[in-house]
Amino acid sequence: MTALPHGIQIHGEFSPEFAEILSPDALAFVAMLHRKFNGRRQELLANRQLRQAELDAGKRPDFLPETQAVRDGDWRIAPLPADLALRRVEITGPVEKKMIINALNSGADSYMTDFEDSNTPNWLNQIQGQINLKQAVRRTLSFSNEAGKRYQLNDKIATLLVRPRGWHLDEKHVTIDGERVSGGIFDFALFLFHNAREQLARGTGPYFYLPKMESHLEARLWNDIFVAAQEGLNIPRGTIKATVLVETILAAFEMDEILYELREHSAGLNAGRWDYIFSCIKKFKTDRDFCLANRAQITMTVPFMRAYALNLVKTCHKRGAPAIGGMSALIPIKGNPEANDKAMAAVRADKTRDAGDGFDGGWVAHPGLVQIAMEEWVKVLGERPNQIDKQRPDVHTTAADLLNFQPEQPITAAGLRMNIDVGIQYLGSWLAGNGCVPIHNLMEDAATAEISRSQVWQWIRSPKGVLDDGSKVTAEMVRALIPQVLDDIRNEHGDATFAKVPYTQAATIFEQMSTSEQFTEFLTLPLYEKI
Ligand SMILES: CC(=O)SCCNC(=O)CCNC(=O)[C@H](O)C(C)(C)COP(=O)(O)OP(=O)(O)OC[C@H]1O[C@@H](n2cnc3c(N)ncnc32)[C@H](O)[C@@H]1OP(=O)(O)O
Ligand SMILES: O=CC(=O)O
Ligand SMILES: [Mg+2]
Repeated sequence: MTALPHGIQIHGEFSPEFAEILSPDALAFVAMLHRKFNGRRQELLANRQLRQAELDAGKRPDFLPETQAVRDGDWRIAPLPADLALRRVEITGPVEKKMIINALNSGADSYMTDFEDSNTPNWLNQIQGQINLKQAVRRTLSFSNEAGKRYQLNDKIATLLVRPRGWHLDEKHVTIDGERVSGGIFDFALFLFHNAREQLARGTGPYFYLPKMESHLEARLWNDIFVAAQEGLNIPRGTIKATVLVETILAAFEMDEILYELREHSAGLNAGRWDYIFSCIKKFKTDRDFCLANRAQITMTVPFMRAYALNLVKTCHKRGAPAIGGMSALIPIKGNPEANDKAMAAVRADKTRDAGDGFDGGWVAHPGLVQIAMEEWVKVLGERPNQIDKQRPDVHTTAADLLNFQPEQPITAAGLRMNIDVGIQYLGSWLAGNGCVPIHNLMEDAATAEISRSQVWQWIRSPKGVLDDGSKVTAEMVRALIPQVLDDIRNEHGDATFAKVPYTQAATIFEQMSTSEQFTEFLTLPLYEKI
């Protein structure tokens, strides 16, 4: 085995194939970024706790007085490369071989490949994902399934964007000077190291999506990492482009500031609706006045979600930046044409609304949705690549609009049971290595599952956590439902699958997470220690 650079240790499989990704030079590059920036990451994570303590004490977020000049200033992000000007439909999905090929061939303009919400970050998935992407960039990625069906890339493929993990996650299989490396720095640095030059030679570039940030200072950290990484690889400053997911309530108060921090490297903002809802629950979970209705009622048209989406379009377009819409969780339904038609009509309505509001494109979860979404953007854009020139002077979003958390009702027994069911099924699947699954005909990933499990925690504690039949949601009620839900899951999937997927372990973790006094910051944090 080749000697590792000083201070670096690998605590996972290190096959010859893996060693190509984890080469001494690539690891030295990761280590350079880690040593320079991990201290700041830790400070920013500590800052999240301080802000949470302020919210717990009753403080409400507002637009920051100290950045008023940024909001009032007349500035725009740097010009976009041509292949980021056209993003009508973006498909997303985990970094798995077949999915990557299907997504790149799907007819979508762009494809966000995902080390984050839709991916279990086990060592195999992370490193095999990097191998797959390296081959995809070089157009050599191919695959044959068990039936002999061959998968390979078409001549025309979607523009690739990569989503590394968020600031809260570590990569425990690599330590540097005895410290776990940041998952986000690890994913970003390995991808950039192996692919940036090749992408530039092929007329595209290293493009990223940045998840779950809570402040413009977190965006500043990414920007500083980009500058150091470009210097380290001797590629021009501004080559990297990144779209930030506005998917926390605190980031919604700092959208201008986030674009400003990243203005040399920005490719706009995305309305990451699922984590956004989760963030609202997490940030206000102890507020006795806060309590959201059943998950299914929290749609993009409820007041606080509408305010967030419209303000995102307005902010982006003022700064010459693309505004990308989020994802409907509906996916094609097999074997039930009527239900499928309904689901497809709802996806279409979601895209019609976003395109009409001014979004320049939107996400889809499945190749079967690309055409529907594309039709809705083409109706609005015609031959134009985007509608960044569409300003929204009519939108005036206040802090009160962003914090207008309605509806509070209904909360029902079926809604509670569904949250428990989704929570257990998703945790089981995640532990088994699959971070994105269809559950009851909806796409479920880490963000959607976070809503389910945090609602259960909050309904138990909130005085408003009362079912429409008048009964208070309690820990005992949840504990009593869990074995019933496990039975439902066994009946739905059959004994063989039930024996293979760790649903029982998931149920124990779910019970612990939803009934313990302490709120688990992210469900992936304790789960990661178990894989
Ligand atoms: C909140 C957020 O962060 S949203 C972003 C993260 N979430 C995502 O990216 C969702 C990704 N989507 C998925 O993983 C999948 O669509 C699932 C798990 C929801 C459903 O997948 P499946 O059960 O395999 O769906 P289905 O059987 O209908 O798939 C049909 C074909 O489409 C492919 N496919 C489905 N979704 C995708 C996708 N997102 N990208 C590429 N290919 C896909 C399947 O691999 C399958 O290919 P095949 O016919 O060659 O075998
Ligand atoms: O990442 C997207 C989201 O909705 O969460
Ligand atoms: Mg998300």
